[in-house]
Amino acid sequence: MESSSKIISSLKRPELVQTQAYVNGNWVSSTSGDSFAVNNPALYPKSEAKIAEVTSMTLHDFNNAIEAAHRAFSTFQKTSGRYRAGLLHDLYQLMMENKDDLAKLVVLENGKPYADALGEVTYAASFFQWYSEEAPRVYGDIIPSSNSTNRILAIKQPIGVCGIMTPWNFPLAMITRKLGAAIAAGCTSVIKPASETPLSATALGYLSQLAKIPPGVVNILPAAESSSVGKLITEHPLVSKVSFTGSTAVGKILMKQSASTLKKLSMELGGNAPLIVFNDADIDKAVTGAIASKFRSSGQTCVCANRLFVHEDVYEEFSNKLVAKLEETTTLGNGFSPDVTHGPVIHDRSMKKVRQHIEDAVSKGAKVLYGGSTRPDLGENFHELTVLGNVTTDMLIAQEETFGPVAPLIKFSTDEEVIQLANDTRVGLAGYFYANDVTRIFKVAESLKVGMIGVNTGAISEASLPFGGVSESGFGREGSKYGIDDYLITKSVVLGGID
Ligand SMILES: NC(=O)c1ccc[n+]([C@@H]2O[C@H](COP(=O)([O-])OP(=O)(O)OC[C@H]3O[C@@H](n4cnc5c(N)ncnc54)[C@H](O)[C@@H]3O)[C@@H](O)[C@H]2O)c1
Ligand SMILES: O=CCCC(=O)O
Repeated sequence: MESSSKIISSLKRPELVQTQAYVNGNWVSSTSGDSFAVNNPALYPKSEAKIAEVTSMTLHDFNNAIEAAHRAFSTFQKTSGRYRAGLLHDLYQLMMENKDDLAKLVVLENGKPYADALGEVTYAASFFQWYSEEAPRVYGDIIPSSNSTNRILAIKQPIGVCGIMTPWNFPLAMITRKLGAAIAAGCTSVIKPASETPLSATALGYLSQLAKIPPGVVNILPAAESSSVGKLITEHPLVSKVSFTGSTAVGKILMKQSASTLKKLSMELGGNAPLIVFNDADIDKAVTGAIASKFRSSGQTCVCANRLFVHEDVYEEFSNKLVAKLEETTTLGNGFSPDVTHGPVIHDRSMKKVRQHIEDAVSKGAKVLYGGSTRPDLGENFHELTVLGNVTTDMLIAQEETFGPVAPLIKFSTDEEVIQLANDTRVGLAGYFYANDVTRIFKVAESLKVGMIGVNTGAISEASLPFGGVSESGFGREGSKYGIDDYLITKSVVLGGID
């Protein structure tokens, strides 16, 4: 397999690889001179794994960026929606023109297969396209007053400087879903990407420069360390909104910190999605959907099915077909190999959790139906796609998000039982079920305590979907016509004396 540097040198537009931060329209290095290594998880810890050394911005640098974003806001907030639509449209086009290079960067940093990375580029770009269409359509209201001489206007205005913090599993899309809405609304942003995947983020900075986004509107600052940056952003008086995607544990810390300045918050946090196969389901479709949902990005998406509940009447058929299809259609390996369908997990912490969940389940009576082992022959971060049978709810894997390639199968008998089991978690992001009876479809969809449901599909994500969770999966919606609201405030204007 080619080294990371060889792949970088094969890019059609090498300028996409930026190892500095993008602040106020300039490429700058950390004032401390510090930097950190970005590694390809498929090759790690081999020396060929190193992709680049990226600048590690300090709190002082973040402070400067926030001040620049604040200055830029004073003019950007007054621009028209139509003008911002043009900027977003250009960004969309630039992403699509450079999709092959961007996909290579995503494979390098994240490890997902090239086809999936290309899919991510298109998905990420679609948020710029979507918000280019929303930007000119931010409507207010004229509200009848109870006083006949008054008129009430409700106008929508951009909230201000946004602090955006994102994870590594969708290094482009988790940024564009927020940034697209922020630009459409007329906000400016300071973005701290995950330290595992800063190059995809700085590539977006480069494209925003090409798109002539005014200086200070988009600021992208890689940093090796997250918690002090998170604290600075959440407590900074010039930041009006914080949007975070990541774990529930970190979301809670950021929310607490934000209390001191009462920021408007969007929290896209962890999930523990149930996928239910009822006895009237089309089993072949359920198998396809389960693989699409559970094993997307090797199980590392927040909307991945985490618990597969299968009705006892179809359990045997479903589990046999699932194993057969995985055997037939999946290949684990380096994301640049054309036949590879699934890549590594991101790092050793993820691997530890995967192993812990499998070992705990097996020690309590679960049976490995497929996979089950690490693949050191492929690399330190590779784990076989795995199916566990006879899983029960006392096992860790049924209680916590694995965020890795393990599908636990849990048998159930009645609709009431499975709804209770599916809802027995403190998080509620996505849920899926396969059924054909219309009454059941309505009842189950209305009973699951989640923000998003796939009925007879394992793939729900797209720009037009209101994306977000309930309970400890967070709040706020991204994408869709609702996503822009998170970046707007409603101001009421009462016109009096209209006699
Ligand atoms: N709901 C969603 O849309 C969504 C999307 C992707 C991932 N996730 C969730 O994220 C988790 C997996 O990602 P992870 O393990 O990298 O999550 P994580 O919360 O540990 O990290 C996410 C990001 O936050 C940063 N971070 C960590 N501690 C921080 C702090 N104190 N202040 C500020 N930033 C901090 C990290 O460096 C990273 O960039 C899973 O729980 C998954 O469900 C949710
Ligand atoms: O991992 C979280 C986001 C995944 C998606 O947008 O489908």
